[in-house]
Amino acid sequence: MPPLAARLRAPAPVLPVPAARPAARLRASSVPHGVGGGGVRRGALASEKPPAVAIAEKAGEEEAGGGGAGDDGRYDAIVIGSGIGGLVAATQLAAKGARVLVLEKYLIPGGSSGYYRRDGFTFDVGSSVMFGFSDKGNLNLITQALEAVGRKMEVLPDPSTVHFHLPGDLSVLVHRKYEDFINGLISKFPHEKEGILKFYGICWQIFNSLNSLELKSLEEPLYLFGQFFQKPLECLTLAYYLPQNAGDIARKFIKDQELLSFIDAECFIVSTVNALQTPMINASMVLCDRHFGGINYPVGGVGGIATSLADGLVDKGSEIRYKANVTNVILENGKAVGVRLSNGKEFFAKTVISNATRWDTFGKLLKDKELPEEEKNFQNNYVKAPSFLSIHMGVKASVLPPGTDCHHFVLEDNWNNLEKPYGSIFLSIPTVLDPSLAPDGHHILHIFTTAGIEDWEGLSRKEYEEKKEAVANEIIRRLEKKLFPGLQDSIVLKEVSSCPPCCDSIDILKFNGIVLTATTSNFSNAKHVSFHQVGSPKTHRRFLARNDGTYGPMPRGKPKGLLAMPFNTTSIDGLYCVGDSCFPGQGVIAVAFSGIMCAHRVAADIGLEQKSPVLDAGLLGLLRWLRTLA
Ligand SMILES: NC(=O)c1ccc[n+]([C@@H]2O[C@H](COP(=O)([O-])OP(=O)(O)OC[C@H]3O[C@@H](n4cnc5c(N)ncnc54)[C@H](O)[C@@H]3O)[C@@H](O)[C@H]2O)c1
Ligand SMILES: CC(C)=CCC/C(C)=C/C=C/C(C)=C/C=C/C(C)=C/C=C/C=C(C)/C=C/C=C(C)/C=C/C=C(\C)CCC=C(C)C
Repeated sequence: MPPLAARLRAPAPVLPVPAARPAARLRASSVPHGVGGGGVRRGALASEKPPAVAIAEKAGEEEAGGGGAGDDGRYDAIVIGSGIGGLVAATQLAAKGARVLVLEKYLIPGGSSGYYRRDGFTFDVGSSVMFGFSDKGNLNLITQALEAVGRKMEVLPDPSTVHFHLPGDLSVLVHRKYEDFINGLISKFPHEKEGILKFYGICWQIFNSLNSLELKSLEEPLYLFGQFFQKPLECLTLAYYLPQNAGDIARKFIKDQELLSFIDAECFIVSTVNALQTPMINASMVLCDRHFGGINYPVGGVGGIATSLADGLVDKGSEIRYKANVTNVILENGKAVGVRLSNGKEFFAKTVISNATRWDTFGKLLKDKELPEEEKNFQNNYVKAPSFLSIHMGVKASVLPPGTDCHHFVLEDNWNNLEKPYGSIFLSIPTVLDPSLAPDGHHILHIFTTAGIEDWEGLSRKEYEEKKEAVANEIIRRLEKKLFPGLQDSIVLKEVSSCPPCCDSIDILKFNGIVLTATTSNFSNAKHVSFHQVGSPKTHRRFLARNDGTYGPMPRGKPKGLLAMPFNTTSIDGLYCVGDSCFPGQGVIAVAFSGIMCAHRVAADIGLEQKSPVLDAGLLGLLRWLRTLA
């Protein structure tokens, strides 16, 4: 491995703008001064710190950073994809002494937790609501993952998690302090005081049980039995609630339909389904961690988490390569032994970990192999959740009233629209917490709403562009009506341009004083870059390499809690999955847990952790059987 100092750093991913579009840049003269900005020191991203990218082997080939394979030319593990799930698995393994190679299709790490910058704005690609990022307890998995590779990020405590704006003018602010939240909720539903306390009380019971455990692989019997021995009550509590859903438990104590709908909305924002379909353990995790550790935003933006993990991985002697599009998992006598890239290059390892979704892993990377029974079972139980339509904007700070909260969830008139495409609106304004993400006098608005890919297929370029524009305008209009009068008026100029011939979906929307998101338009060779103000499900499919742009798996019907959710091992020897199509599902902290579990199981299998083959066979068989009951 070359000495650290000698490694080249990739350019910071401020994506270049094609020369033909200078007008789209935000001109300094159009930026008012004096509002926002300046108060917080710039964090990992804003300080121009690039991700751990090094040596570009040859122009047009993947870029690499970090160490190398063992003497036999093999790595201990190859990780396909550098989403938070993949990076946590990789860094945990590297911290245990494994030689890991991460192969990422895109230019920077992070997947849906990535970022991009444009003219002084730093945009989070996905959610800005960060669980698991506190300095206490056992569930601060993001903090722990960074610590494992010697990284720590400065965070800004969010005084609230989300402000709900719901039908019937029901407005609920989820304060950081539990008492403030619960008293506020009780004041809206005084007749349900007892039920509210009981439901959220059970959430705490589950959360406290989770928080008392050392979290490692539930597929590793020595650890699991050890935890049962040390914390029998807590483990039994978790085992009891594992097959249950939040909506059923809420209904035991609560009768008020509007309150039950509120609990649906509480679950929907983290699971994209209602409470009856949301596993109780997952609901408890998020409904309590937001008060226990609180929601904390990393200074400089969410993208700093992935870049810090990638840097830490390289420091531990492992390697990450970008623009490395894995097209096949190589099998030898039924065992996964390596991967092949789109450029034909092959890499070999003792184990292969896929951070692509299970649909992509088994449908694309192993396309010649018949779908294993276990995966059929998964696909019978889970479908792809819809994708998102997302809008990133920079706005004049004066558009927001003073004291505006950071995160909002808007469902205007009708509870029945909760789960419908475009029915509800998610809004994050991370500059409320970290003004360094935007030029002085500006805020970032990241708006998103659920949208299915089917709605966006089969359109001509013109129809597609018009549809994106129309849908975005309508969402902005709804937000203007509900929250921010004048939002639409601040958009004084809008232009839509067509894209270079190599791109299939490129719009430039130019707003005067507002603005702009940028995305590479051809990320496999990164030749062209353009503005994308609106990301459709097709955009997410393309740039996040997620089947149909899905947000993650969601239960086909009413699940038995988490019982059917597969862990990390697969029916293919040597192949593991990590990320949101593994236990416990969607969410940055959830995929971080999946990464921790995966690394533990892989470490045991390659001899870096204790293992018992006899107990392994028993437990893995039992878990497989349990999944078939779901
Ligand atoms: N939309 C949001 O609001 C948002 C934002 C941030 C995070 N999240 C959460 O993050 C979760 C996803 O995290 P994750 O870790 O499972 O995955 P991810 O989708 O974030 O990352 C997967 C990574 O794998 C790469 N990849 C996929 N196929 C590849 C291939 N064949 N070759 C090389 N690279 C490949 C992708 O480019 C991507 O970087 C979601 O469930 C979601 O809850 C959501
Ligand atoms: C083995 C067996 C079978 C049994 C035994 C028993 C036991 C011991 C058990 C145990 C268990 C455990 C440990 C578990 C764990 C779990 C966990 C950790 C979980 C977690 C979860 C999490 C989650 C789900 C999360 C999620 C989140 C999310 C999704 C978020 C999102 C966000 C967003 C979207 C934002 C919103 C925004 C606005 C509103 C603006």
